[in-house]
This record gives sequence, structure tokens and C-alpha cells, in this order.
Amino acid sequence: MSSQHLLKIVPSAQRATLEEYARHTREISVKLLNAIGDSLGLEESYMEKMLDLTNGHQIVVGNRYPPIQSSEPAIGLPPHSDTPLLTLLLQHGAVDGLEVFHNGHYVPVRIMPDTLLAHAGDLLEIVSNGKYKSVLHRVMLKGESTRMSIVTALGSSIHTMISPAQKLVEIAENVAAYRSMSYLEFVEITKRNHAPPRLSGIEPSPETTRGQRDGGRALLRRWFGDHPSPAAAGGKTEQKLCFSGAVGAAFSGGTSTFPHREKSSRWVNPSPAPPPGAGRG
Ligand SMILES: O=C(O)CCC(=O)C(=O)O
Ligand SMILES: [Fe+2]
Repeated sequence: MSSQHLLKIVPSAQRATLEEYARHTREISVKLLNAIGDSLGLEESYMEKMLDLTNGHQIVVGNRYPPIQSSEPAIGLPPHSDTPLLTLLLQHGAVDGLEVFHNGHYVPVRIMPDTLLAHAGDLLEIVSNGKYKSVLHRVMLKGESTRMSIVTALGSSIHTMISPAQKLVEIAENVAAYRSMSYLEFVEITKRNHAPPRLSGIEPSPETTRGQRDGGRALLRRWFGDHPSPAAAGGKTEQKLCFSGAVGAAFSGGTSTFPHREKSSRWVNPSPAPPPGAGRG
């Protein structure tokens, strides 16, 4: 991994630290994904091998949620699920706010010091043929202090075909719950629909659906998009894509801060070359 993948917003003094953080969290994510593969009865290191995690795309995002003025809770980040395979979330400091959707309502996730929280993402739900559900979550702000979190998410390499593991399809009497597509195609479809397709497992209220759609849009723009986007909380939540890259698959490092990411902040120089019809050059 080289510092060319670090976006310019990262001050040079912090680059080494961020690179080290990205390296360690990548290793932890790969181990967890392999363990998840084991738990599903897949062959050893299935996730690492089949999803080409050595070339997997990793992003690191810093979120800063400023204090809210009103006594009413405010949305810091609208409901969404994370697109890649696995998210590791570090909630920094002492300001809670994360909530996950469980059994029909949002449940607060209290901060546990020095703890990484793992979220299953959309791609993991696909690969596991729905056994691991992608987690719908949001951030609600209730207090007068600044909340900070650091998110790192690992996906496959962007041209890897994502499909339910064959063994799990056989166990499910040859029913694949999701069709096969490349990670890139998944992102493209999601962007075109302006929302991550909710994969399965929950029956959200219309309000949740709306929030999820908006949240998904904000997230996708932040992570993959090329449009300026008003972030959550009236545009006040500050989110910085600090790092995005992978060994062998680079992300353009020209820009910078969500929500004012410029057009040049797109997938570039993917390796290997995109398959025909992949939609981007
Ligand atoms: O700040 C948090 O706890 C959650 C952040 C999050 O869900 C995200 O950045 O995708
Ligand atoms: Fe998230």
C-alpha cells in the first residue's frame, strides 16, 4: 500500500498513522471475513480467495458530528446500510449516537472504549446468500458535545463478481437469493436507483424507507459519488474520506472533502482493466 492512495486532506504528519490504521483494520477485516466464511461452512479462506481481498477496495472515513442546538434529537446520519463487505467502526470519545435497526426499531449502540464494532455490509449479505444481514443503521444526535467516529470498510476488488457462495446456494435447494454482479455494477445500480437496494430481512415503515433512501443516497455520494451532496443534519455533519485505495486498485487521490467532492474523485486506474460494459473508463 502506498501513500499515493491517501487523499490530500490528510496532513502529512498523520499519513503514516492513517496508513498503519488502514493496514491493521484491513488485516482484522480479512480475518473476520474468513471466520465468517468458516461459520458458514465454506472452505478455508474462501472469502479472501473468492473475493480477491488482497486487491480489495478499502475506504476510511472520519465523521464529525457537531453539537446540536435544539433539545430534540437530530439526525446525524440518516438510515443506511453500508455497501461493502464489512465495516469496522471506531466510536471515538464519549458521545453516543449510533443506532441499529433490530426487530422493528432502532436500538442504541453504546460506546465501548477501545472497541471496534463490525457491521455486515450489502456485499456480505449477497455472498452469504442472505445468512448475514446487512445492518440498517443511523446516527441520532442528542447532546451538546461533538461526536466523532472513524469508519473503515472493506470490499472486494471492484471487478470481482459478487454472488452467493455456490455451497450456500446448494444448501438452499439451489435458490440464489441474489444475482451475480460485479462490485462496480452493484455500485452503479445502487447509484442509478438513488438508493442501495434493500436486500432483505426487514420491513421498514414508509418513514424508514424514505430515510433509508435519502441516507443511502448521501452515503453513496460520499463513498462513490461525484455529486455535491448536502450531508445529514442540515449539511452540518462533516465527513471526510481520508483514505481510499487498495493494493492494485487505486482510487483517484485528487480530492477531498465530502460533501464537496469534485468530479475527478472517481474510480481510476483499476487493475485489471474493466470488463466490457463495466460502465467506466
Ligand atoms: O458515526 C457512526 O457511528 C456511524 C457512521 C456510519 O454509519 C458510516 O459512516 O457509514
Ligand atoms: Fe454506516
